[in-house]
Amino acid sequence: SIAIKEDEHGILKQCLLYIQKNLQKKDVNGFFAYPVNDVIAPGYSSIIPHPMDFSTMLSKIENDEYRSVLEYKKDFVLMCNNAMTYNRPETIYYKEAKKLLHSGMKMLSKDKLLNMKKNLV
Ligand SMILES: COc1ccc(C(=O)NC2CCC2)cc1-c1cc(C(C)=O)n2cccnc12
Repeated sequence: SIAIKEDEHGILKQCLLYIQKNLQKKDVNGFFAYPVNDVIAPGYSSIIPHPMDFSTMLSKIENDEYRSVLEYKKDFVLMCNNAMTYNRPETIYYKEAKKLLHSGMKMLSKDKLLNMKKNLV
């Protein structure tokens, strides 16, 4: 069986909270702060099978539901892709999602993560 790397000091949690804080700064209008509901977005729950938003990601961080930055990154990409699936390209939501995804990929890039790791050990 593979050894599950111990993270007794919650290093991963620290990293994810730092990453989320910086990503969420980009969401100035709060469009990604809370779950989208069918009232503001008609038919949303039948079009988007796996909704995701920053508040859900924060509780997953707090509850140690992410085993790696990669798992967190997947939820971040899901959140952005949902917005680019439900909303038409000319909408503010699509445009914000595209911008957010782009800056998120930069922040979650290999060299940025290696840098963070270097500063931690
Ligand atoms: C938590 O989600 C939201 C919170 C607030 C707002 C909002 O303030 N919208 C006003 C700007 C023009 C109406 C929009 C949204 C929102 C996000 C989204 C996403 C992310 O798809 N959305 C799609 C259709 C309609 N509204 C939204």
